[in-house]
Amino acid sequence: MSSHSNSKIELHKVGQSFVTNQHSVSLFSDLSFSIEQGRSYAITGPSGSGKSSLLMLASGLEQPFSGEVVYSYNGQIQPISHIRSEIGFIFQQFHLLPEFDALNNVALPLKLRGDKQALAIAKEWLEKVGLGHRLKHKPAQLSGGEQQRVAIARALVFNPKFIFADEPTGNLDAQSAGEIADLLFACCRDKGAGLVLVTHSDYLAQQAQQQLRFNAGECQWLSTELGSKCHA
Ligand SMILES: Nc1ncnc2c1ncn2[C@@H]1O[C@H](COP(=O)(O)OP(=O)(O)OP(=O)(O)O)[C@@H](O)[C@H]1O
Repeated sequence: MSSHSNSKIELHKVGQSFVTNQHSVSLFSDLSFSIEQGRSYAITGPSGSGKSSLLMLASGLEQPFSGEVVYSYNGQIQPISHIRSEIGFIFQQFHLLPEFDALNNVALPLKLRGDKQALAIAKEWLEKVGLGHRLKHKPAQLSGGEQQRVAIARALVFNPKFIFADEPTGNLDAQSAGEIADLLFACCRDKGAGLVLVTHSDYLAQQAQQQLRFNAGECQWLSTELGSKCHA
């Protein structure tokens, strides 16, 4: 049992549906599980099945259609918005600031916290993701895979309690993808972050302790003691 297991994000009977002018899309319903600090989770399944949507609501960035998402610490419940600053996000679109170079993009979360060592720590993280030679490049001067690695360094630089990553190795070659996967799982294992990955990569998904797979309109836990049911 993880020493962080008293710190978790809880999803209670969560469902997500979208109603547009023409028709409604129902992605999943009645999904209940906890994301504990220090544990890793992979969300897998076909394109369009709802993986990114689940990530957005589990991280509190979007509201579920039904049910609720809360943060629980030692049994005390708080709104998920209370831990927004403790969550590292890695999006499919990297959302880097175009006017800032790689170093300052990564340093920004630390500067916002008033960390005097921001630039030095950001440099270390850019070296960890293999970009020590690209510190002064702006996003437009970086390749897609390099931008992805800057976004990963920015998400990890402040030792977040939780990391939500949407296809974090999607733009990378096999070797870089392996190195980034090692970094993400090290944050979970060594620093106690809760890690939630959306991925099409079996290699990445199999490294997670638990896998929630969307499959032919249903979703199921593959390696789980959670026993959660979900209806799509
Ligand atoms: N805001 C929205 N309004 C209407 N429909 C939406 C909205 N967001 C997502 N959808 C629909 O929900 C479905 C699931 O989208 P989602 O991005 O969660 O899929 P995914 O499993 O992550 O796919 P991929 O692997 O291609 O990234 C899609 O068909 C999408 O069109």
